[in-house]
Amino acid sequence: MWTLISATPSPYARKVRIALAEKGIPFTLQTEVPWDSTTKTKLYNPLEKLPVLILDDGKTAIYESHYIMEWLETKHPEPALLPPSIEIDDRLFAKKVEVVCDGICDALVLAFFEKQREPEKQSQPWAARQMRKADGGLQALATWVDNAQGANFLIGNQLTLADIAIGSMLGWFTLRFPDHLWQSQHPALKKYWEGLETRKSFAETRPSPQTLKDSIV
Ligand SMILES: N[C@@H](CCC(=O)N[C@@H](CS(=O)(=O)O)C(=O)NCC(=O)O)C(=O)O
Repeated sequence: MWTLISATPSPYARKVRIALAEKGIPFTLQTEVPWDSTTKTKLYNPLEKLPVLILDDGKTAIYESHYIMEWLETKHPEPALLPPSIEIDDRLFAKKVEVVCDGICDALVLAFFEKQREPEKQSQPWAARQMRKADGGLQALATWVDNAQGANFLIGNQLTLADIAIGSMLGWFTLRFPDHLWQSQHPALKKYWEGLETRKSFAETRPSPQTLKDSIV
């Protein structure tokens, strides 16, 4: 059986967990804290990041969430998360949505760890720059969701990679930055996300905080 190295808050890993659930692929969930010295990520991923999908041989590792999602869609096309029935430009748009969602997460991870530094070592301009990217990304997503006019799914009125990426990012955003006002700033995006969270594969993969044992910045 496959193993997925994951972390309880990870938006990147949640994309993969949702995809595996939607495709009905059984797997063992190996939950780790990738920032702690105890993590096994470096045994499988030279970039020392999770998620990592480890195949049946216990050695072959697929890593980098957007690549894992592409690999899964290629190897296990049914049920499709980029259905061929959706025209190619919309399937490419779904990947662009994933780029924006991953980019928001990347910026917020940098902002989160900037805040872990001793106050005198924190760079406010750097943290502000990351939050500006997150806000810009959120605005793009909000515009796309507004254009979908209340649909349950962003593209083709069916679940796609785009919905999985947005839902995974917003779930983590809300966990890690609970005071951010995105839900009042973007009510349609909030309503769309709440709808996604009722889906079984989302409800079963809700993020939760983790405690970092080692100091890393
Ligand atoms: N681009 C990567 C980012 C993955 C990533 O940053 N994972 C974090 C954990 S989490 O933020 O998703 O919870 C990690 O392993 N960080 C460890 C490290 O960066 O050394 C992906 O999409 O898979």
